[in-house]
Amino acid sequence: MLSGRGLVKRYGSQRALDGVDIDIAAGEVLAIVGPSGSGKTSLLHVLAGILRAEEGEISLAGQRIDQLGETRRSELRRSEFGFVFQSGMLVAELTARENVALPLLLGGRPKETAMAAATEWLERLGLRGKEDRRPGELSGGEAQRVAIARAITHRPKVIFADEPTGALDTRTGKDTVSALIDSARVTGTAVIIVTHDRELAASLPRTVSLRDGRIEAQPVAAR
Ligand SMILES: Nc1ncnc2c1ncn2[C@@H]1O[C@H](COP(=O)(O)OP(=O)(O)OP(=O)(O)O)[C@@H](O)[C@H]1O
Repeated sequence: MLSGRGLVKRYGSQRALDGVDIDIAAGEVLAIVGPSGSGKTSLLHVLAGILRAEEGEISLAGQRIDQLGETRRSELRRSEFGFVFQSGMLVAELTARENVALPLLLGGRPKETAMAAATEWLERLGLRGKEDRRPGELSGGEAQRVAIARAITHRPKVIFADEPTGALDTRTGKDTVSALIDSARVTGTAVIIVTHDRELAASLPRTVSLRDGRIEAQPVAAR
């Protein structure tokens, strides 16, 4: 469903990605692991169209997306992708509900529909009663669940998660990843999780290991 072929990303003379081939099936959940500087974030950003690769092709559902202009790529990110980052990246001035509704509102949905969908997802993620709190009034784990709700309300094809548990304790991190995977199952969304956490990676159905911008082993059956 999402595939990259021969991806090369350079920063000056540094090759952050050195010819990566990767295929992600619809609804698949996978971890991207590797040492610091191995190219994990670069791969995530290239696949998501945040960064442009110098070489290679990316297709989504059979359509090339690597050659789109910036406007089309940003539309694509908004409609087909969702993002969860280490620190949530919620809008501090907005309530949890408004944060979750934001991608729908940006996508042109009427306010009432967007707010109703946001309320529903917040409830599914165990945040009933906290809809009107601002991010500063939530725990780290709660804020990450708001970020998950925000990433999924528009039913994207893929969620990209970069160290989503990095700022959380082990228990909360596990619960957060479970919440993310359970949510994605509801919508049939694929999830790509970049993580340093080997235990977390081992708990996922598939792991892709990067080293020096190349894929080491793929796929590795973990269960
Ligand atoms: N904006 C940039 N400018 C120059 N070099 C960069 C930039 N971003 C990344 N790099 C380099 O590209 C390589 C891959 O970086 P990347 O962030 O993709 O690795 P990573 O595996 O995600 O690392 P970490 O686990 O430390 O976050 C590294 O050598 C890094 O120094």
